[in-house]
Amino acid sequence: MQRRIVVIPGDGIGKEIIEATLPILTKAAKTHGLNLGYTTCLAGGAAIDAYGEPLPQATLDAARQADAVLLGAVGGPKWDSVRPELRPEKAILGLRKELGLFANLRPVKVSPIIAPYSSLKPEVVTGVDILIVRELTGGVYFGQRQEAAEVDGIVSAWDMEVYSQPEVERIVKVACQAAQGRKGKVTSVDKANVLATSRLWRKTATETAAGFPEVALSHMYVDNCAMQLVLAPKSFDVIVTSNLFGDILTDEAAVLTGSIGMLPSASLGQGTGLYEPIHGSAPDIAGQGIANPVGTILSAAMLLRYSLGADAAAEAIENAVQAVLEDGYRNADLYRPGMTKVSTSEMAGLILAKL
Ligand SMILES: NC(=O)C1=CN([C@@H]2O[C@H](COP(=O)(O)OP(=O)(O)OC[C@H]3O[C@@H](n4cnc5c(N)ncnc54)[C@H](O)[C@@H]3O)[C@@H](O)[C@H]2O)C=CC1
Ligand SMILES: CC(C)CC(=O)C(=O)O
Ligand SMILES: [Mg+2]
Repeated sequence: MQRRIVVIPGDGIGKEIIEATLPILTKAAKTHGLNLGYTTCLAGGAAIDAYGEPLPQATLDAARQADAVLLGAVGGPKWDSVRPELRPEKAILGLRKELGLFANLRPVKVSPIIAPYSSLKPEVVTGVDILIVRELTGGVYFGQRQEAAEVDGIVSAWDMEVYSQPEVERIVKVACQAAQGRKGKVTSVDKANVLATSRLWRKTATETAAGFPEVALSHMYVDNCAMQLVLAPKSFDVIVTSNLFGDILTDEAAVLTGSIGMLPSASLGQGTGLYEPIHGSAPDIAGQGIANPVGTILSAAMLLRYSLGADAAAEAIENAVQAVLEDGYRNADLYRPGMTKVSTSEMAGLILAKL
């Protein structure tokens, strides 16, 4: 039986990193007895250019019917001046909401091989293994908003943060379940000293985690978490947090690995899962063949694990990535003298050869 994968390259480096990843996904799947069929769809700026809208119905329909979606990234300065409701980023928010992808898993692992590339000391980052569980379909990204408007001579704008108890409960459950297969520690991150949504979050997290007696739940304010992530990253196991805080903290956590190009993600809900690197479309390096494809390649591994149940194929990709890094090959973002600098496609070719 063929498994259908919808592929959305998107904008900027999206096309390069997806092109680099597909042969690896195909080979890993095939070696483990899976036959994948790809349907390429437009979303983001590319869809605005072609159809005048960031998330065409055809893309959404294809995604709904697929076994999984693999996405590059969307957005870029070319579309910065379009109306807010037509921005490329609306495509990604729309896909997450429409597919019900409320749980965004962002693993952050630092092996001794990549530890020297972090801006932090190797002893601080070596062995870091954090799973950041970000709520993905609620909070301020999906609340009502008012664009800048003048009232009584003063221009203001606002964005509303809303969380319901069931929304918090289900994401904290995901975090607790994940912690059961790990070190059993969940840190719930909020701003409960200021925000009403965070006070509901904290109370609900405490009640939900009580159903997981083997999991140790602690709470941390987001400002302190931002600091602890760079001071003592090894003190974390699973972090669970809101959409906005999770977005910001995962970019910060990427620094532990040396580059945001290294981090993958899985967005899960009841239906089709969506897999994408955590970074954006990197317009500053697009078209140069220098983007790091590892975050996308590891996202493909997560696709195999979570949507296709092919754990061995996922591990094969993860081991191949590790082996190529051990051989001293680096993209420009992680390059240091003494290593071998390779392009996006060369890195992918090396990983493919290791499979
Ligand atoms: N999921 C998505 O599609 C996302 C889209 N965006 C969009 O992407 C566009 C650019 O946003 P930025 O804030 O610049 O964030 P970005 O993540 O695209 O880039 C931030 C920095 O990281 C570097 N970088 C990112 N990915 C890299 C890779 N694979 N290899 C090497 N270096 C890499 C970039 O060159 C840049 O210096 C915006 O339009 C933004 O809205 C941003 C985040 C997520
Ligand atoms: C582009 C945004 C909608 C999302 C984002 O930055 C992210 O998911 O990491
Ligand atoms: Mg982000």
